[in-house]
Amino acid sequence: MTPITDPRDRLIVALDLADVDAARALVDRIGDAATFYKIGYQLGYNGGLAFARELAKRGLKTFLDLKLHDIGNTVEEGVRAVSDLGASFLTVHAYPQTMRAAVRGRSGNLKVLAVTVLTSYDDADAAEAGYALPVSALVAKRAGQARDIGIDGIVCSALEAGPVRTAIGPERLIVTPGIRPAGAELGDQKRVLTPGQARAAGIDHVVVGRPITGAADPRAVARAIVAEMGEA
Ligand SMILES: O=c1ccn([C@@H]2O[C@H](COP(=O)(O)O)[C@@H](O)[C@H]2O)c(=O)[nH]1
Repeated sequence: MTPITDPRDRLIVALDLADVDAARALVDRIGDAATFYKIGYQLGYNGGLAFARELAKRGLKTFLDLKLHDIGNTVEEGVRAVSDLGASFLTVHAYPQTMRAAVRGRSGNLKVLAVTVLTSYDDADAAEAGYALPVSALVAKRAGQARDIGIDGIVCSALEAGPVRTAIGPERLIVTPGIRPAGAELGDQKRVLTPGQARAAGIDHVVVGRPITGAADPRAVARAIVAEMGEA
């Protein structure tokens, strides 16, 4: 794993916005307070993949949160197709067949992250979806499978960072959404920690969307989150 030397790289800002114009305006407003941006479904389906290339050309890091999950051939070719966009991270769901296919399709500097259990899920949501295991056990099981398959990092809640680190070792990445500055609205997130708590738990990167995108001063919120996580 490349060590993080710039503390700003720990924060990944989720660009969950309607279109590229809105995303570009937010990135410009945040300026040098953030270095890493995530593009998910909302922007990805509306010009976001080309925008990822634009951000990479500007020297910014990008995370394509596409959460791929399909038959192996489709996942493998899908990962191959996005490998040249200049992104740092791409997500797939943490199903063994899917993860093996993603590893086959991965190339260049792109790191594939496996989404274990969405941070909007608690044990009742997992049971409703048909899983017999509680969330913590499901996350640990999927993290171990991801390690064995050769995935580069794990997406989970910071609440699970300790057991996940034990499962995957020091080299692979832990990337955590479900992050809220103290007092911020949780929205639909259920497994939540603050940026400082997440950092203390041993994560590599936090993902933060609405607390920044919905702020009157997104640059100030981004700066405060980076400061709360401390030195690189
Ligand atoms: O388990 C997961 C996986 C991905 N996400 C994504 O992260 C951001 C979080 O946004 P907030 O506005 O800070 O809640 C969003 O893009 C999700 O798609 C996640 O939340 N949980």
